[in-house]
Amino acid sequence: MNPDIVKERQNATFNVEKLTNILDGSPEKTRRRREIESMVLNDPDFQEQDPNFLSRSERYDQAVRKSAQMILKLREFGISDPDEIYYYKNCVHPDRPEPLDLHLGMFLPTLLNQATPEQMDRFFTPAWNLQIIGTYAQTEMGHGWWRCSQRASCSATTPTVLPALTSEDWRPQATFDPATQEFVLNSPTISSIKWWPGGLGKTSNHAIVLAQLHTQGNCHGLHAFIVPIRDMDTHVPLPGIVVGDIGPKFGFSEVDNGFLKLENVRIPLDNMLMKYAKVEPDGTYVKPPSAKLTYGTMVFIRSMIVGQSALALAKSCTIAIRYSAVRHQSELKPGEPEPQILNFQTQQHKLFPVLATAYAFTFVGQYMKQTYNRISGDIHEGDYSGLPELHALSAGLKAFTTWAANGAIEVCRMSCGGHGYSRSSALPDIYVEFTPTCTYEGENTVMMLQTARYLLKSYSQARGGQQLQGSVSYLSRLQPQPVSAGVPPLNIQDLASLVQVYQLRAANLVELAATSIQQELQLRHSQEDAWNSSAIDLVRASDAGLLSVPQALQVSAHIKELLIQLRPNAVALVDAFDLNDKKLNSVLGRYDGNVYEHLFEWARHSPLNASEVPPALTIIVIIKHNQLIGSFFPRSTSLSTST
Ligand SMILES: CCCCCCCC/C=C\CCCCCCCCCCC/C=C/C(=O)SCCNC(=O)CCNC(=O)[C@H](O)C(C)(C)COP(=O)(O)OP(=O)(O)OC[C@H]1O[C@@H](n2cnc3c(N)ncnc32)[C@H](O)[C@@H]1OP(=O)(O)O
Ligand SMILES: Cc1cc2nc3c(=O)[nH]c(=O)nc-3n(C[C@H](O)[C@H](O)[C@H](O)COP(=O)(O)OP(=O)(O)OC[C@H]3O[C@@H](n4cnc5c(N)ncnc54)[C@H](O)[C@@H]3O)c2cc1C
Repeated sequence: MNPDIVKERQNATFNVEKLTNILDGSPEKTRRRREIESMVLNDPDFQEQDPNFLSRSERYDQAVRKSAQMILKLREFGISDPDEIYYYKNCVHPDRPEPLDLHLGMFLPTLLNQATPEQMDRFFTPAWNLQIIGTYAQTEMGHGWWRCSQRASCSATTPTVLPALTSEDWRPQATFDPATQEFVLNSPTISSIKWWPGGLGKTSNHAIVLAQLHTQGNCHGLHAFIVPIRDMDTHVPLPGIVVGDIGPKFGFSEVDNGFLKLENVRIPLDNMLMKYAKVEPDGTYVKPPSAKLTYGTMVFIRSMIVGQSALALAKSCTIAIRYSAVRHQSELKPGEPEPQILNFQTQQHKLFPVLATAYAFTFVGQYMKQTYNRISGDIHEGDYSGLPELHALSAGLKAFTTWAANGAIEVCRMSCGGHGYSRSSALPDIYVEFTPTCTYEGENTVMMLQTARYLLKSYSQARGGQQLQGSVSYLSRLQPQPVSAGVPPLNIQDLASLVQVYQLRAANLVELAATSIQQELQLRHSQEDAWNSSAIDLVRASDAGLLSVPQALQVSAHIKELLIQLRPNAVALVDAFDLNDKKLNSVLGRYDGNVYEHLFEWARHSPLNASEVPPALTIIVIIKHNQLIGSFFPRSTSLSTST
């Protein structure tokens, strides 16, 4: 054990285990989590080669092998609780998305939420047993999101064929053929090819495909269809299915994100997910109680991503803070030993806010999950009243927490200096695997605009005298104040006072956006144009804060005090996240703090070190021998064979 890190733990002023229990929810939950982790981390079937030294194809193969083992073991140990599956999976594939994520995270949940009992028997049971492997295909090459309701080409009352449609109007279509009781699916343009779905490229044999439903000559917008894409015995693509991998990406190396072109693919009537919307055998369309129920799985994953932001931050600051406790640099005072870099105020100012945010997001993630479970329970009972708030909250928190975490991971990486740039630190991997959360499941700006839409509606209800409930109740209680009204009193030591100032600021920003829309409406006479011209106000928190200059200075001084208070407990606070070394997989973030010897050991495994003179370098040796430096290069090939 590194002596610095031992001293850090001795100096801590609280019981780390108790805090871990609070983070987990209870001592029993901590015990069970550790039990699940040790099942995986001590299981030789999950031994792996360091993916940093593998090619993409090797990484994919290794991940598929581990995922298949995972499914067998989940079955063997009878683990079926979604939280427990999630823990298990995160230990099998720490920090790395894997080929079955879409099957577990979106295919199964979409069936649970949108399939009829008959469809559950036909699809969920085999999918649970991994005979069916599924993915979720919404995004297309040309469009990441849908707005059918306002388009001439697709409304409940408009005929399908309209003149003067551009190619962008053509999206994947599912047209009902009553003669055969089948839907015919087509991707009519290049831009309508499904693009990005995880596990689609090579792994899946089924896809939930989101396509425009056409029946009896009318288009009814986006609906979900279960489409078999590969033969269940041979895994070869079925007729009419053009499918493959989209190629290397920034990260997600283990995942076969794929493309899918549908060419007159026929599926039976009862392959449309019909828990809510229905098509009768004669082609009659039965509307769902809410068209937005089709988007339910996205709300589920958005809610889950809030907790993932917390986990990514917890990992990043554990690595950076432990490393900062064992790394020494410079001299604070001439002649004195080099201090731990964690003693530099600037280092604390980089890392302690990340640590605080990791804690805050952990609790926000738990709140989001509880809210999701409560409201989706109501929805299952037929009460849809909570859906708008759930949508607004999950979209806004997904965007806010992922943006914040994305930036903070990079702060942690840079705070580790050069070693943060090495893949051995794990920080580059955490970043590349996390950063697409800002894009997928709804691009963050688009999600912020969805939340703003809900806030503006709530604002106008509050101005109309309604008493609002839930997360927007502050809009009923607070009267937005113009900046000229002066600054509100603030006690920065008092949480209630801080919350009040935040609420007032939020109310002011909503009012600002509403005013902008009103002004733009007078200029542009179109609601949509006015909305777009106010989008910056809608999305971005204004630079005008609510604090006076003396208050801002007070905050700054208080932050410095807090840094000093936190310093003795910094390592203990990251220890409380209880991230097992194997799960963290970071040379810099090791629990024992023995960084340098393991950094050296790790580097020696680099494939470039497999031989003292790599084969490619023999050409240099040959060139030197023949004293050909500066001569015509292509001839070197024939020279090399002659030597
Ligand atoms: C035994 C149990 C077994 C279960 C197994 C579970 C086990 C789980 C365990 C382990 C899990 C394993 C790990 C999982 C890891 C998962 C990793 C996931 C990787 C993720 C990969 C990525 C996937 C994807 O990206 S999928 C594609 C996602 N795409 C999007 O998100 C597109 C975003 N676009 C949209 O949402 C929409 O197009 C839009 C909202 C932007 C616009 O839609 P539109 O209809 O045009 O809306 P608009 O006119 O603006 O608004 C109309 C009204 O509708 C309201 N509204 C919009 N959306 C929603 C919604 N989602 N819900 C409710 N209401 C909505 C909107 O506010 C408007 O309301 P208003 O009243 O009219 O104002
Ligand atoms: C790693 C990864 C995995 C994925 N997995 C899946 C999957 O399994 N299944 C699946 O279906 N999809 C998947 N996706 C696709 C993902 O859901 C989309 O990329 C995402 O929804 C964003 O859509 P887009 O790419 O079309 O971005 P665009 O919408 O084209 O965004 C580009 C820019 O335009 C801006 N913009 C767009 N619309 C508006 C607007 N209305 N107002 C203001 N600004 C706007 C955005 O803010 C952004 O800056 C995945 C993507 C990635 C990166």
